[in-house]
Amino acid sequence: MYHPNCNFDFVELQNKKTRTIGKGGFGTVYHGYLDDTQVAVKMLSQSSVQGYKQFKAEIELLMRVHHKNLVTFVGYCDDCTNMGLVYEFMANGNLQSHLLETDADTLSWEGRLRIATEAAQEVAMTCVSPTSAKRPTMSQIAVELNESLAMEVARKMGKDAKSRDSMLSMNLNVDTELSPIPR
Ligand SMILES: Nc1ncnc2c1ncn2[C@@H]1O[C@H](COP(=O)(O)OP(=O)(O)OP(=O)(O)O)[C@@H](O)[C@H]1O
Repeated sequence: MYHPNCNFDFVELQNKKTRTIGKGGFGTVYHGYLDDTQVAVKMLSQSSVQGYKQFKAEIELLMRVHHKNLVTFVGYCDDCTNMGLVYEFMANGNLQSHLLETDADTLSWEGRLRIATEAAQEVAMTCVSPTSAKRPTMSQIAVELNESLAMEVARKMGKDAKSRDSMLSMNLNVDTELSPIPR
């Protein structure tokens, strides 16, 4: 059954086999399935560093902002008992573990260099800080991506501010109105 504040069947998600895949600012992150698609589910814990306000802010932002460097937001649940954010599952794990990995087969030096170069142009390096409080919130990431894109577009195109803005909204794909995520 769908709760008015859940845009997917949260109970069904929990009924399927889940396992813990990590822990972050919101709380524990679980692996799950939604219509046979693998997802990562971040459950908001009572002791969360990032509280309910940040939870709501992340939902509102990720429903509007889409970017190749932001993990795809699949859905959420906010029925007072279950508060969870659902994302596309990243099967290759997180960047920090790849960068720290000593096994040469995991990530080539060419790959590391490419990632480092791309990260230097954007906000990614701050996201791999080992301390949660030092990592940016999704809102801060969206602002930084916007600024990076502005600089990149300005550098490449040398256009006036108006055309930069229109290109940015295309690149970041920011909807002007909140829209529900299709089931
Ligand atoms: N979409 C995902 N796919 C696969 N694993 C994920 C996904 N999201 C999170 N994880 C795993 O869960 C861990 C914790 O993720 P989470 O996003 O809550 O923490 P974080 O990245 O440290 O962010 P925060 O700044 O909110 O603490 C990650 O390091 C990663 O191992």
